[in-house]
Formats: sequence, structure tokens, C-alpha cells
Amino acid sequence: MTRKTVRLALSGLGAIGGSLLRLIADGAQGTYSPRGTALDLRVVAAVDSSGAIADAAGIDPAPLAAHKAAGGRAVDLPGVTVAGRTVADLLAAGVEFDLLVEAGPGDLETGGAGLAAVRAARAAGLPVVLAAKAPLVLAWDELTGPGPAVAYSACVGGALPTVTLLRATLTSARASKIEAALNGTSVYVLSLIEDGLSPADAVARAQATGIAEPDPSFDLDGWDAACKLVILANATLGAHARLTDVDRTGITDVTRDDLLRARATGHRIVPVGTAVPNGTGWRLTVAPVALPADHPLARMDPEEMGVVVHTDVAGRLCATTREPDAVPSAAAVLRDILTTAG
Ligand SMILES: NC(=O)C1=CN([C@@H]2O[C@H](COP(=O)(O)OP(=O)(O)OC[C@H]3O[C@@H](n4cnc5c(N)ncnc54)[C@H](O)[C@@H]3O)[C@@H](O)[C@H]2O)C=CC1
Ligand SMILES: N[C@@H](CC=O)C(=O)O
Repeated sequence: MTRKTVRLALSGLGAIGGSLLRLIADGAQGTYSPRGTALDLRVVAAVDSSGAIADAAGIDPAPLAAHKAAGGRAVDLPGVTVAGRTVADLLAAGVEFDLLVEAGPGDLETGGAGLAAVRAARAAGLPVVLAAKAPLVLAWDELTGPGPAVAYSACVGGALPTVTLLRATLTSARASKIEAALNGTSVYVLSLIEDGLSPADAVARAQATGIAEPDPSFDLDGWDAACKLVILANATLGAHARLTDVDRTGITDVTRDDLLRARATGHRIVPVGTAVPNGTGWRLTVAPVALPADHPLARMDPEEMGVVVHTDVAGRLCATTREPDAVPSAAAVLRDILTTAG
């Protein structure tokens, strides 16, 4: 069996980055890639809002995760070299790595530090695994065009391999509609409000799980769902969509009375991203929708996300995933690392 060391740079050390570090510490080393190579994953660089750190011998992932979980700054971790503030600084300082994982906050205006990090890595010939969606949504053609690989399965429904599933299905069938409830925070928050929690308490509970965005309005106003719909539509329908193409309504105006009234008439209000053909392309919408109780997305439990694809000849395909915290998305990042580097 071939063994290969993969040197990782990890940008973003929060819920996703921390969970990934713990997965690596718990035994991802030696994990077999899809091509059968045994991979030894070594974190040689890490970046958070305090700056960039490096150690060519490897930064022990468990102490780094514990340091961050305790509120520490990366640059204060004992025994590492501080090498500037960004991924570009790491590269300029001669820090060598094989793959960048981008798990920092998203900036939907400019792409922010995340997009800059991805561009720096690719300019250096390095592949990238994304948890952050903003770089992909803003620079779709660039990041999916020629150049080093960019893997992004964690961006579109956590551990649920939505893109793989839809691409396989649509090889021999045409989609007449896609329905995607892929913002876990909105699904969870609406369920808690229906159970009687105040909106503020419901959001606080979602934040405590680690699934909410650093700024939860990114979830509640439908931005995260819109990003996921754009990525899904571009990756599987060839939609060439941008964020501005999505007709977006968040969940903040949905009240407990609305939720209970829907229940009383045999419905459930679910935040859904929908893609339907509009003659020339695809009409993309994100909105809370009252679905009949027997609809697959109405049957989800509060911690589930799901996707439904209606086709001409392959029937109606549904898939759901239960993700109570950020670990399944970190597992999706790990899956992309193994697939990309193995
Ligand atoms: N939490 C989840 O379940 C999922 C999150 N994502 C995406 O992954 C990304 C990270 O999410 P979380 O870990 O939940 O966020 P988080 O808020 O828990 O962590 C963000 C991390 O980024 C760091 N950071 C801030 N500014 C930075 C900069 N300029 N350069 C590098 N790092 C910087 C922070 O110090 C923190 O360590 C987001 O883009 C999110 O949309 C994707 C799938 C699931
Ligand atoms: N904030 C997101 C996390 C994953 O993308 C969500 O709630 O689904």
C-alpha cells in the first residue's frame, strides 16, 4: 500500500476548522483515499483572525483545536512560527503545503480574505477544499475553470453529497424542479419557534450547536440558502446563476401563529430553495413555503436538511441528512481532502 503525506494549510479555526482538527486528531491519519492511497494528513499551517502560524514538522491538531475552543488566538499557540496574517503571507514566507482548506467567514460583497486565500493558493498551483461558500458564489467560472482543483461538497448541504447525487441522477434524466432545504439553521429555528421558543432563544440555540453562521442574519435572511442554490444550480443544471438571480425571502417574518396555522391545515412551513425551468434557463427562489405534510421536506426533523429532485424519467429523488452540529460538514471537508489529495 502506498503511503503519502499531505501537508495542509487550514484557514478558519472555528466550528468547521476545529471539528476538522479533531477528526484529524481522532484518526484521519492513514485514512485511505478513494484511489487506495493511505494518507497521512499533517497540518503545517493555520490561519485565524489573529494571523498565520506554521510548523513544517506539523502542528499537533488536538492541542490547536483545544486552544481555539478555549478562546485562544492561533498566534499565541506555543511552539509555532508566526508567518504574517494571511495565506498569501504564508506562501510569501516560503511555507510549503500541498492543499488549502478555506473555512473562514464568508464575505458576499468582495469575497474577502477567503477569496484572496483561494486565489493565492491556486496561483501557487495548489488545490483548495472549500467550506466557505462566498468565494465560489462570487467567482464560480474562475474557481471551476482551468487550474488547480477546487472541491466544495461541504458548501452545499454539509455531509449530504447533493452535487454528486444530482449529477448522477441527471445523467439520464431531465430535472423539472429542484427543492432544497439546505440551510440547517433556518429549519432548526422555525421548528423551535413552532415549539414555543422566542426567535431570539431559537437563534441562540442554533448558534450553540455551531451550525449558524458567525452573523446569523446570513442564515435567517436566506443568504446561505441562496448561495447553496446558486452552487447547486450551477454545478448540476449548468445554470450560470449569480446571487443576484435568486429571488430571496428569509424566515424572519414567519411567526409561531403562521407555523401553527399551517400545521392545522395539514402543512408545514419549510425554508426552501427552488429551481424551476423558466424557458431560457432556471428561475431560482428562496422562501419559506407551506408544504403538504406528506412532502419529503415537510417530514424532516428539526436537525435535518434535504433535497428533492423531480425528473422526467428518473422519478422523484429525495435525500436528507441529520446534522446536529458542525461535525458532518467537517467530515465533508475531510472527504474532499481525501478525494482531492489521494
Ligand atoms: N458551521 C457549519 O456548520 C458550516 C459552515 N460552513 C462555512 O464554513 C465557514 C466557517 O464556518 P464556521 O466554522 O461555522 O465559522 P466560525 O465563526 O465558527 O469560525 C470562523 C473562523 O474564521 C476565523 N477568521 C476570521 N477572520 C479570518 C480571516 N481573515 N482569515 C482567516 N480566518 C479568519 C475566525 O477566527 C474563526 O476561527 C463559513 O464560511 C461557513 O459558511 C460550511 C458548512 C457548514
Ligand atoms: N449556516 C449553515 C451552515 C452550513 O452551511 C446552515 O445553517 O446550514
